[in-house]
Amino acid sequence: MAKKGILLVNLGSPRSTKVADVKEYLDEFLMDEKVIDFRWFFRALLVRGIILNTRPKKSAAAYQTVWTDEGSPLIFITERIKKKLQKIVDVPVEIGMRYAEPSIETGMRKLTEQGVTEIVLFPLYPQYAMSTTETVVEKAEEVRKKHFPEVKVNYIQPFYNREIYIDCLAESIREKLPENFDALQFSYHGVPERHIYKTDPTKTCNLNDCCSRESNPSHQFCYRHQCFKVTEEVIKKLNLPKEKVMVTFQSRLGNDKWMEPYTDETLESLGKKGIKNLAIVCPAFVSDCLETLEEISVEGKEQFEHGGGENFHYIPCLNDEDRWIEVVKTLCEEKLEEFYLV
Ligand SMILES: C=CC1=C(C)c2cc3[nH]c(cc4nc(cc5[nH]c(cc1n2)c(C)c5CCC(=O)O)C(CCC(=O)O)=C4C)c(C)c3C=C
Ligand SMILES: [Fe+2]
Ligand SMILES: [Fe+2]
Repeated sequence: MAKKGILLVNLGSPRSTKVADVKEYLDEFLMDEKVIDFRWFFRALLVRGIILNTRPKKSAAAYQTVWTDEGSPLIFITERIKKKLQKIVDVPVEIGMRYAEPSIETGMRKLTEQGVTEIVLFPLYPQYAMSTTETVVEKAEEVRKKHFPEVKVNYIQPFYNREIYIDCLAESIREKLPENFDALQFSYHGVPERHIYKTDPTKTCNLNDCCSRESNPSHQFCYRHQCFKVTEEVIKKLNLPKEKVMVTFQSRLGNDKWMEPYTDETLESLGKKGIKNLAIVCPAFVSDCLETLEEISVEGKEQFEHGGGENFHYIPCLNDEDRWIEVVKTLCEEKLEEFYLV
């Protein structure tokens, strides 16, 4: 009888905040062709010849501001999700990171050491992107074929449009929204526009109105559409007027054109438009991390205040909230069931 298990996969963090460790992590991350999608030579030229000369020092300083006694928030929060999930499911649960440790290989090994032969792998990203879901699946398949060829892996799909997830996110936001806010900003991690065109199998998305249209075959792989969809469904649940809501994209890197509008520029501009009390949420991340705790909560707050804003209220990610753990359980159990059907 096959034994089943769950592998929760997140992005990963450097092993410490030392510049050398951050450099090693950024090298693995940015040399991934799904993240910087240039041919090897040009990617190496950009990453190793330019970015890694300056970025690690800056990133290490940023990581130092969010690091705790438990280490990287992204890792220890993923650990907490695992521990809580393990209490309510009757199959082994492990974690694996796309970059650095504990790796996907480490997670799969831990599961196989417990006799697991069928793994439900959960990329912890609500929306599909080449630089997230796709690279996780590709890496996991590479690891499986090389080290665990006898193991079957069933992948959980992006869940941006699942009602259980939308309900959960909406409830979480509702609880944390301050009483008086002039606007609620949804800030999603950005991607270069080129990534969206590249992964559109229909070649119809023009990164414009088609992303917000109700039905279009390109939506399955359109990160931009999926961000809009989450926002739209959540504000419906919260009964918020559209005029009070904004969608922006954060964390751009390099000189490419990334999806707009940019979070930082928007934050700088809000005060002048009379938005003095701002609530902001980051639904591309299920766990708080450098990009939310530093880029938004610290830098973003400064940008908002610099532009004349007064009260900046960051709404944390779902992290290890019980209602979110229930959603993780349901999504995993659906995929576990599929093993019985084949
Ligand atoms: C070309 C570069 C990048 C793309 C494309 C990209 C997409 C992308 N990333 C996340 C989630 C996270 N990114 C995080 C950090 C981070 N991201 C990039 C670059 C790209 N991301 C860099 C260089 C870094 C490192 C930090 C820095 O120097 O700014 C993190 C946080 C990790 C942590 O340890 O806390 C997350 C999470 C998504 C969801 C995404 C595409 C949708
Ligand atoms: Fe990123
Ligand atoms: Fe689109």
